[in-house]
Amino acid sequence: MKIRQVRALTVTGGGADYHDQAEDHWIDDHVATPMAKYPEYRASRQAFGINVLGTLVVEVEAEDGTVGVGVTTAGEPGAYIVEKHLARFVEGASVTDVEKIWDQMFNATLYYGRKGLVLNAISAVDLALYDLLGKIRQEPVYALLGGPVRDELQCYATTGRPDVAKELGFLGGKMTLQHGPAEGVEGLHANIERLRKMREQVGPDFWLMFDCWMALDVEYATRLAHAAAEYDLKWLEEALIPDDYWGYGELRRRMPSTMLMTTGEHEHTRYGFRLLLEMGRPDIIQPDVNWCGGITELIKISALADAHGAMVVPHGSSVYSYHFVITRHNSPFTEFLMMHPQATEVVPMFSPLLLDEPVPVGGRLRLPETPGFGVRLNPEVELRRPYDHD
Ligand SMILES: C[C@H](O)[C@H](O)[C@@H](O)[C@@H](O)C(=O)O
Ligand SMILES: [Mg+2]
Repeated sequence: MKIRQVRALTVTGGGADYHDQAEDHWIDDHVATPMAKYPEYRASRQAFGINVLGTLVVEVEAEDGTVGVGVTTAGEPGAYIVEKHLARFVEGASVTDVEKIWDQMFNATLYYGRKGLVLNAISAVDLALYDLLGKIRQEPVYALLGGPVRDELQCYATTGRPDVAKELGFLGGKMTLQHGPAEGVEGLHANIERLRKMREQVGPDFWLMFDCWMALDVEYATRLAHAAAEYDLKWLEEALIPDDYWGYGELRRRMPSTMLMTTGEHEHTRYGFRLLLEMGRPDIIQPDVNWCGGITELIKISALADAHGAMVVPHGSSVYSYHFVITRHNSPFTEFLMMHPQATEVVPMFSPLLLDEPVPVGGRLRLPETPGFGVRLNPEVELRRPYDHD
């Protein structure tokens, strides 16, 4: 069966651009970032524009009217790339041409792509193709990927309230790091004090992690990691900017050997992850399937990580991650991003964009047998199609 049409649609206010939240959300509450050296951009990531892109929804429609859906963070510029450039490789192709379409999209955009926005757009198309193939074959995506290797997923929570995450049954709670190098030794002490208090609240054994969102340098991250070891920090995440593969290698050498070094949510393709795995030597890589190149590329990234002895625990991405994680031995648990503004309740990550999005209960998540990724676009969310193509 052939693909008849590709459509690129946009929307703001949550969804795949999950940082696009209203004020007073824990996810935007004084988070350390590489922009925090500028005081005016320190208190809020929205101040420097973390939510300017919005969500991109890609629909691919087969000749029989079946529609596959993929999403990413890319908004209007992503819609332009899909409609004006990528659509030509998809329309008229067979619904099973997933690998060939990926190769054409990647190679045709090399001269301005390779990473970032272009790979986000490619990811959304690839996810829509997997969703379509699953729907046409009447199989969930995890079945297309070789089938589950376990019955359910175990989740850790990314949250402003690890104490609540513990009560809700999650494996652990990953907190934002609030202060970076620009806030000096006082900020460093404040970070450790927050961890100390949280450890006191949750007791021993419950995992606690720091997500540094690219904000640190090797010196600061080393000091933080050694100080945090006293409170049994399980992992230090994304301490450095993604391009500092050398820095990650140095940090791994300097960090306590019992603490895991994790990173990769802003890395793209098997080529980026090759550099990261060989030079940075992270214990866990965290590709985001909505950004890294979709399922087609995640399969390759995951195999590479396996050969390097690294675990793959994808970043966010809800169902698009879950269908992959459940099929891999080297992905023993998964992330759940708490999108409730106070992180006190479990709500679907991409709400309100998708319907039927499964959520963890008691920290565990079962995937239904619904074909494709098992989610539907919410008809109440108004999508815009900013561009069209002939
Ligand atoms: C909570 C973090 O600062 C980010 O907002 C989140 O996207 C991320 O880095 C994560 O690992 O979930
Ligand atoms: Mg992170």
